[in-house]
Amino acid sequence: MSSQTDLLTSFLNWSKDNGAKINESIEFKTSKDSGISATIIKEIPSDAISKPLISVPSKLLITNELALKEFNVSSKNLSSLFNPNALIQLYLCKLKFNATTAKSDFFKPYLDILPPNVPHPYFWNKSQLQLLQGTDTLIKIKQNLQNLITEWYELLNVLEITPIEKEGTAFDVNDIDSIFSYISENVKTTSPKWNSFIAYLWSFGIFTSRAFPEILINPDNCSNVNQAFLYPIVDLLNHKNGTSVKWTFEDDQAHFFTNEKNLKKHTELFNNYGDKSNEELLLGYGFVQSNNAHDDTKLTLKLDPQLIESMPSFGIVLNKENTVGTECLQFTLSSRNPLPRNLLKLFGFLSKLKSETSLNYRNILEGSDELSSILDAKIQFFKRASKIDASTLEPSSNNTVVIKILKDFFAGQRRIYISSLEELQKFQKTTLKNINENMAFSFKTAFKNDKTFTNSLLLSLGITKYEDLIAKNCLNQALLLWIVRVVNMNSLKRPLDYQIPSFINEMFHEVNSSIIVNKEDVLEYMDFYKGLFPNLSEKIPEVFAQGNWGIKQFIIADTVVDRLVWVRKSNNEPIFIDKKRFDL
Ligand SMILES: C[S@@+](CC[C@H](N)C(=O)[O-])C[C@H]1O[C@@H](n2cnc3c(N)ncnc32)[C@H](O)[C@@H]1O
Repeated sequence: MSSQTDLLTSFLNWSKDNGAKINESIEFKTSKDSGISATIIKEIPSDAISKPLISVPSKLLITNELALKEFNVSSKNLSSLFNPNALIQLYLCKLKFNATTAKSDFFKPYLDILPPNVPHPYFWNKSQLQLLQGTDTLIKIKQNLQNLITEWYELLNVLEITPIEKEGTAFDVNDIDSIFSYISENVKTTSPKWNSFIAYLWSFGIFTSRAFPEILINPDNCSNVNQAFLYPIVDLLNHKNGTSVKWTFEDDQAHFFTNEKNLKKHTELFNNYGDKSNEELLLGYGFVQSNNAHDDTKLTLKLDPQLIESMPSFGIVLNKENTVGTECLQFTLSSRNPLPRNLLKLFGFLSKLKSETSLNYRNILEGSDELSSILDAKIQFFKRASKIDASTLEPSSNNTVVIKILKDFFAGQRRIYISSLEELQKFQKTTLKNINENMAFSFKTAFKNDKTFTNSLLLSLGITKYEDLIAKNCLNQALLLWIVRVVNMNSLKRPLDYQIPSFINEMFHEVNSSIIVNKEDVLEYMDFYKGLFPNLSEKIPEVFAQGNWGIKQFIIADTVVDRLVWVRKSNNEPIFIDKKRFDL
């Protein structure tokens, strides 16, 4: 059997014999661990980069035109297929695994250097996939595989090709676990049948990881922007973010240029596969980049479709990318945009009370706390996920590679969620800072300034300091007592000597004028009320016998708390916020 190096040499000789040109300073080599790569063996001067480094004549390209010819079909016959590359993928299977096609012999040197095992997660075993449990990425892997099986059956059906018998009857797209088991059991077959799903899955992996857009070589007649072709030699270049490259087609040759000026000796010559997130790299190419500047994560939320429909009237304008089916909304978070405004608006909307007709400071801030819990849970999830216990994996030669990929992937996801959370905390801080004094009032301020009231809490609730309110779970009761005191302010013998914004009183009266208190409401508050009154009015009359301290006052005060108070999650501080509209 020929070694990988021999196969690579034969391939390069075949390419050159057929008119390909490769700059002499580029050397391709193969290594057991990282496959084929290109190295600069002699510095390429900056003025030389105006010329192509690699030129490949069109007869070396594997295009859809060849596939149409081989299967003797026209594009029209295939219009029912969603993937424009289905036919060319099957063609590659036939070229590689069935030596009878017209071009199998011609392309053999190229076919021989294509990696027999593609690294995509579709080929991972169950224990490796299990490590992605709980991520949207695993859901996507399963969906993509189901779509691919459906596409493969449809294609064979159109072409009247019988799939190999076992697969013709064995696949139930809904039984995805059995399909994964089948793949990992059969993937080791060195030469699968060309009309097997294993061959098609391999070809799909080859296309997603090394094909180029056909529009590059066929701008006038390319019927679909996603139509792809295989570009031997240039597809041996690995990817590096930010590499400046250019691909052109002229004089029947596909040319590869680089704009990189520092092509120093012993450095690698890279291509650029595009600004891809780690999930895109993983699903399309089977690798990820640590500290990937283009990484992102998707936050998916399942919601009532009716709720989704009503969002535009609250200024939440969703685009196509945000909507996944009728029940889910999805937001892309990245280090460049860690906190999309629409996401903040959505959480404000979800925290909106029925009585609130717009997004205001209270619901936005309350929503931001909800969002912060979700982001925090994601951070913890990816922290746990990255602690991979290698002993849970079935023995496999690629376990080390898979573990490294997943650790980098999870670290990237976690980093984005951390930057989203930090941005959210900044947002809360600046929002609070921007709310002027007439619009917000902290209950802590009242606690500090209203000594008569604070002292009364010792007798009423056993509270000696502010922290006890939280520790003894009495915060809400203290808030209700204080609101009723504020409403009774005019009946006090000694007026309160600190400023209280008028919107608290106004809200109390607004609720009072519209509330209907029934027997059930009264019963609900009875235990709380009887626990305090008339005892308090008798013991501390200077506070609790001034004005109206009837049970209805507390029922109203509780609604005031709902409508005005935001309890800041980070320190349990209740802040009264006026019902002003918040235009984000
Ligand atoms: C277009 S091919 C490049 C040539 C490939 N190294 C080979 O052996 O044929 C794309 C594949 O190369 C590997 N690859 C490319 N860039 C990489 C990178 N930056 N890190 C890790 N693997 C990479 C991945 O396996 C990917 O699926």
